Amino acid sequence: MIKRKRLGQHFLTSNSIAKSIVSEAKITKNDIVFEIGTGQGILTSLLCEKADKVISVDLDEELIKNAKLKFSHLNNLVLKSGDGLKKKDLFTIFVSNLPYSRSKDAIEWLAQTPFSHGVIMVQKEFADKLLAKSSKNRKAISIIATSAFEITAVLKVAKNNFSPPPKIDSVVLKIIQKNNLSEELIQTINKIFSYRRKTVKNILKQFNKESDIDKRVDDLSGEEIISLANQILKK
Ligand SMILES: C[S@@+](CC[C@H](N)C(=O)[O-])C[C@H]1O[C@@H](n2cnc3c(N)ncnc32)[C@H](O)[C@@H]1O
Repeated sequence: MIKRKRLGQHFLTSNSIAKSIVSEAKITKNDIVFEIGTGQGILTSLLCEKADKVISVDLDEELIKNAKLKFSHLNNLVLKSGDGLKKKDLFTIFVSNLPYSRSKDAIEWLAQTPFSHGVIMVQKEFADKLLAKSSKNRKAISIIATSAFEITAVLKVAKNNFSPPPKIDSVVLKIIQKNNLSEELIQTINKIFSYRRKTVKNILKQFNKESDIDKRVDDLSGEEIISLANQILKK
């Protein structure tokens, strides 16, 4: 039970929602799909029907062992155990019902990884953060996500569609990659948000740089935050 909780093992039980997720991913026979969190494989076999190849990873070795038996007939499926966020496979489409505790890490990893587009399921609160309109509700991850991806919410999924049910409802998001971000840029955006109440002038002072801008982080647009981060990184 502890392992289940830590690994975010809430398995989707609705075949119709699984089909909608896979259909939203617009997979062709030219695509390599990367899935994080095989779980009991509700998405995996559907992905194999559409893609040239599917690479599906789960941190839980037992689930991978079971999936290898269940899907031994699928010759375009590669199952791997381990941390999906540490894998270096090339892919065109990303599909995942993300383990909730790793959602932020997954967005940061995806922002650094070149691919075409993806469909991800996240907790509603996290989706709200990514899509935040007001600067008060914005977090570093909102800036990272919106500068790397065009994001649209495609489906709300109630918690009773999972076993065991999580505490919170989920949202399926479509993400289309616009830009790749460097690890340094991502770290700097996170750092800027740790100085959220300071003015640009005082933030830049922390990095031995000068400015006379008195605006605070909440007064800056997403583009201005990215350019502040680039200014900090400039040698
Ligand atoms: C929310 S469940 C989704 C499972 C399945 N795709 C579904 O829709 O029912 C998340 C899955 O991710 C796995 N997981 C957690 N952390 C992981 C990581 N870092 N890398 C790969 N898989 C991970 C868990 O073991 C779990 O099976």
